[in-house]
Amino acid sequence: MSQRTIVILGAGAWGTTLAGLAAAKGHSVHLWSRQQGDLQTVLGDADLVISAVSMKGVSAVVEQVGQVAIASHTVFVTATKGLAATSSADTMPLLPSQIWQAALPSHPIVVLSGPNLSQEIQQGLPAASVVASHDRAAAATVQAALSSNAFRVYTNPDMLGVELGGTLKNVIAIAVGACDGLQLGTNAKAALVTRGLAEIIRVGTYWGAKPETFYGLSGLGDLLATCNSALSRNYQVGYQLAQGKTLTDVIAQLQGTAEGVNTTQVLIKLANEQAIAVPISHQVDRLLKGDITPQAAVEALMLRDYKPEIH
Ligand SMILES: NC(=O)C1=CN([C@@H]2O[C@H](COP(=O)(O)OP(=O)(O)OC[C@H]3O[C@@H](n4cnc5c(N)ncnc54)[C@H](OP(=O)(O)O)[C@@H]3O)[C@@H](O)[C@H]2O)C=CC1
Ligand SMILES: O=C(CO)COP(=O)(O)O
Repeated sequence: MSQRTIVILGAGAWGTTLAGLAAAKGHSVHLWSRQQGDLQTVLGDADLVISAVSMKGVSAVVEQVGQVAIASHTVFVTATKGLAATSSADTMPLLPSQIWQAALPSHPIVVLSGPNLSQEIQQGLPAASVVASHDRAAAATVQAALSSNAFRVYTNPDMLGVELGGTLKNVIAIAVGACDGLQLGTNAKAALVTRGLAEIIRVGTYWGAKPETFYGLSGLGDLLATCNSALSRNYQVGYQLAQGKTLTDVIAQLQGTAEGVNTTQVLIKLANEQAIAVPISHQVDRLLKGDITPQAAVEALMLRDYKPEIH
């Protein structure tokens, strides 16, 4: 594999980790953050640009990148797991890849998503991930560039499903964190993860994603990782709310971003507008808003109308 010039946008936990993976493969790596570095200088000769910016910074960074002269062959990769609300009820929320594609219509956009807790990868532990794009050649280029003996990268043509899996699981991870914080046991956790996956698939297929994608690494895989690890910031939000802390205090003390807090808001707006059943996400929303205690959220889920497991 030829060595590439790779620019990572965002020097947070994930950007720094991806920079390490890319550097270990011998690529020429530039890690850019808002605090330092001139975008024009770093982007000029980039083969790959990987954005690991959190959702709240995506539009601002995309706008800056859009003002810079970029080589025509540059492939953009988005690793953000978030949703941006839109103002109209007729429009779906925007995914990070859609924001990148709108600003850079002539460049291939690739989504990177999977069960990738950054601290484990930084320790050199093995992990797998998925790259997805409408441009299969671009996805294959990113796969080859990032794959190593510590990081196995698969391709998937379902870009929407791969991006949504990594995003929607954060809401369920908050619910599961609360379940563990309340010490509700393994049966309850298994029920939440399984019914959470059903909820993710319901939303994802409404959006147009393929259901089978959600059983892959970027769906079930990432759901299992985040719901089973105290390293997950989203899990931590739920866990600490269940310990009686306020959301403000939890976020203030959290190391890094918990995208699920914003994603829950955007998802609930969509679910209400489009009448998509997301009972777990609804309880997470009420919990985050302080409208319900974790114990009352559990009771509300247990006492719902009787349902068949599969429709
Ligand atoms: N950590 C992980 O294990 C993984 C995280 N992700 C996803 O990657 C994204 C980043 O996560 P992570 O690195 O952990 O988060 P951190 O909180 O560690 O870092 C946040 C990143 O977002 C950037 N950022 C924040 N606000 C703005 C803004 N207003 N304008 C521009 N840039 C901004 C920061 O940029 P700057 O460097 O300039 O300060 C920083 O790079 C999230 O969407 C997350 O879900 C995906 C896979 C794994
Ligand atoms: O997405 C992640 C792991 O794949 C990181 O999870 P958290 O954002 O909850 O820490």
